[in-house]
Parts: sequence; structure tokens; C-alpha cells
Amino acid sequence: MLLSTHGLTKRFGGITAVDAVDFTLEEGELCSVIGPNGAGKTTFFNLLTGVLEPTAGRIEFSPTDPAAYGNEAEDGVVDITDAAPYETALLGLHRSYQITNIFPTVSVLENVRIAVQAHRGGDSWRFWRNVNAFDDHVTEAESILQRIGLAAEADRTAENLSHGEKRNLEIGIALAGDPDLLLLDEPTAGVSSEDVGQVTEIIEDVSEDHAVLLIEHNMDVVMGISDRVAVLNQGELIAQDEPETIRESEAVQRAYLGGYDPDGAATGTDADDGGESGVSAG
Ligand SMILES: Nc1ncnc2c1ncn2[C@@H]1O[C@H](COP(=O)(O)OP(=O)(O)OP(=O)(O)O)[C@@H](O)[C@H]1O
Repeated sequence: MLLSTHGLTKRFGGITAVDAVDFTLEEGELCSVIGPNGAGKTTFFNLLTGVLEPTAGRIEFSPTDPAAYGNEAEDGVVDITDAAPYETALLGLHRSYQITNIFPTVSVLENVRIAVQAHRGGDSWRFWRNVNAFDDHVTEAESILQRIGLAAEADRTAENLSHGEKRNLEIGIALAGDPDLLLLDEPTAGVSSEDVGQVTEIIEDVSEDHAVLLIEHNMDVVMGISDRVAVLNQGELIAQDEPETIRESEAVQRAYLGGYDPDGAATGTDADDGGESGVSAG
């Protein structure tokens, strides 16, 4: 077990956005979280990363380095229910935001290098003492750019990238934190249909050596790359299974998929096409 939630609940006044969710993610798994608008997906991510405090329930995480949280967990399992965002990040739980977190006016390489430095050079005295640290960070940033298909764009100013390239850069920035678990919030939202394939390839590649939790509205992406799909509906986890099983589940169809036709091109497959399936870029 890498991550687990137990009775995880978040209420906003009379709304139960996340309702007693019991969920487990294994190491190396790529799990998509789907559900109609307002189902609680973003709130679930916000609870996992410590942006929001749960109303009830518990979150446990088994990081590579439990000591990063300042307490040695006996069995390697750390209770992160009350952890702040910087603490979940220190533990190896990293998130790429739907709202861009790129520095627009600096280069692509510099964006990733800063993120590498923030992660590795945390002890500033060590950074300044180690004259090679800067070069090390550049080398690591370059290898991340290679991985996210942006090596040729290293010197470009980030704001000049295409939308799809920016989404890839966000994944690169999250990778710079050397995460155990990467949470991706709608990485294909707003990406042109020609660029979706490239973003998808990068997610698949990253999932080779990271666990990935993905909020995604593009059903072709979800069904194509997920090991498992978890379905939220009105805050409840109503199903979690392999994509094939989810696709055929009547409860899921009723709650969410609407007119999704796995063999058809249009219905419910486009993040910008909210229509039939009740899906939108959110
Ligand atoms: N800060 C908040 N205050 C009050 N209600 C909130 C807050 N954040 C979310 N909600 C409510 O909680 C419910 C779940 O919202 P959430 O954004 O988590 O859903 P979602 O599945 O991510 O939706 P989308 O697909 O539209 O992004 C909704 O009814 C929403 O209005």
C-alpha cells in the first residue's frame, strides 16, 4: 500500500463533497479518478495533499523516506491526515495543478532547475557550500526535460510554449520533487486534440516508475492508460475497477458516462465537450 484513505469525509456546510471514501493505491499503480462535475474529485485531491482538512476520516501514506515528516513511522506508514501541503510534498506526494504553476517569464530549463533546487537544495547552507550543486541541478533538470519531450525547448521562455507543452512542463516541475506519488489534475484540460497524445505518452512514461493518481475528463485517455479507474459520484466512491469493467458497469454509466461510446469518436471523449456525458473541463 502506498496511499490509503479510511472513511475520508469533507463537508462544506450542508454539502458532503467527499463522503466516507475508503480508497487504496498500490505502488506503481496508475489510477484515474473520474466522476461528473461536482462529484468531489478536486476536493479529494485537496484532502490528500493537505490543502483541505478532512471533516472525518484518516489518510495514510507509505513514503520512501518517512523521516522526511520528522517522525520515524514504525511500519513505514505515516498518518498524513493533518499534514500541511509542504509536508505532503516533503514526503513525496506531488501535484500538478490545473491552474498553472509555471514561472512564465523564465526559460523552460530554469523552471525545472528552480524546482530541482527547491527539492534538493532545501538546506541552503549545503547548497552554497557545494559549488557543484548548481551544475547538478542543471543536469537533473535537463534529464527531466528530455523525459517530458521539452529538451529542444530548454531555452525558450515558458510563456511562449503551446498549452500542451505547458502541461508537460508542469509534469516536469512535479517530477523535480522526486515524488513517490504524482497527482495530476486534468493534465489534458485545454490541450488541443493533436497534443493530447503527447501528454498521454508522458503520463504513461512517468507511470513506469511512479504511482500516478489522475483526475481526467477525457475518457479515451482514462480508458487507454489506467490500471484502475475509481468513480466518485456525489462524494461517494461508487466503483473502482479495471477500465473494461468500469466501462461496462451500469451504475457507472448511470452516474457518469452517459453516452460514452468507446468505439465512437465524439461523445464524451473531448474534455471541452461537456454535452452528453455531463463532462466538462471543470
Ligand atoms: N471551498 C468550497 N466551499 C463550498 N463548497 C465547495 C468547496 N469546494 C467544493 N465545494 C463543493 O463540493 C462539491 C465537490 O466539488 P469538487 O470541486 O471537489 O468536484 P469535482 O468532481 O472536482 O468537480 P469538477 O469536475 O467540476 O472539477 C461541489 O458541490 C462543490 O460545489
